[in-house]
Amino acid sequence: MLVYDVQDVVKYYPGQTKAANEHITLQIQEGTIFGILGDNGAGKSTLIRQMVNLLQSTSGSIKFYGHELKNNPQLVPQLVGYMPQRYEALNNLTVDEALYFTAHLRGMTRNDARQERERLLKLWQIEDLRHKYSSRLSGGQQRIVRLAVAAAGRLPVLILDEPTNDLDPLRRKMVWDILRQLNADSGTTIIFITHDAIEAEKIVQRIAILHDGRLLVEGSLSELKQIVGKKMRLELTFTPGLPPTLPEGLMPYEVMPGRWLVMLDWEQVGPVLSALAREYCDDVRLYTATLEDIYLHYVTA
Ligand SMILES: Nc1ncnc2c1ncn2[C@@H]1O[C@H](COP(=O)(O)OP(=O)(O)OP(=O)(O)O)[C@@H](O)[C@H]1O
Repeated sequence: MLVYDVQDVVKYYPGQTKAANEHITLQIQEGTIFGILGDNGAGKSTLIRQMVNLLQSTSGSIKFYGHELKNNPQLVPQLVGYMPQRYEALNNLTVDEALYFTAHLRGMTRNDARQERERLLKLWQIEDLRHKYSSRLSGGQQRIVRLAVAAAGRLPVLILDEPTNDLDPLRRKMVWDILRQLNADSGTTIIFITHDAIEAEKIVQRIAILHDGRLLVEGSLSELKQIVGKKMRLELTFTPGLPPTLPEGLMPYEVMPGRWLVMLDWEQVGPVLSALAREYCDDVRLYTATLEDIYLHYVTA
């Protein structure tokens, strides 16, 4: 079943002559983990806000479970747990209250809502924060609480605007693990925005890449990898200051001092490795193309 059917959507903010996004057409099937990638200002949050009916599109249509969203404003609150970038509404509630009231308002009985609160506190590892006001939490703690609130009441769709921003590596892993599990156990449709292509790759099933308000490509991870071809990603760590010795025509990209990245066709791998000055080469890693490579391929093309 289709959860979202977005057709030719355009958004101009009032007074703006440039569209924040234009001619966006995409479909999201039920049970999918769908990642929206794009650089700053690409139009990701605008699109998400249109999809949760917080912004009216200038033109185009968004159908949600087959119903025109703008004519059925009750659907999103009933079916979508949405986590915006910022959310001041929780500031005057303790974590306990935020979880309990959200679950209760989403239709759980008082008793079920209490159990849901306990389950979420444990699952998201925030039991020690339960009596604190959201406004008194660190940025990362607030994000975890907002994620738990979005998931309260077990709605069938989760829409998350940058779920792992501000989080340390352990908590980022926890978030992706919980989301993957939620999708596997309950078939929850999960739609999220991220800048982090490397992490998104661990969980995402389908991807849309936005740039400058336009949808550059949409597809499954394997479809997009095929478009980048059978390219291999070679990462080299060299003594800083010494660029790697590569056959002519290859342009390595210095990711950070001493760390180089070069995309190769399969047949080039052998000659390139043989030509390397081994005495200056501290590390060599060879991968198939990653989601980050796909992203860079589209956004820098
Ligand atoms: N309220 C607004 N009024 C006018 N222009 C806006 C408004 N909100 C966003 N924009 C513009 O619309 C474009 C898309 O913004 P949007 O926030 O959707 O991008 P984004 O991809 O989510 O960016 P980021 O990754 O930086 O959060 C940008 O050019 C932005 O300046």
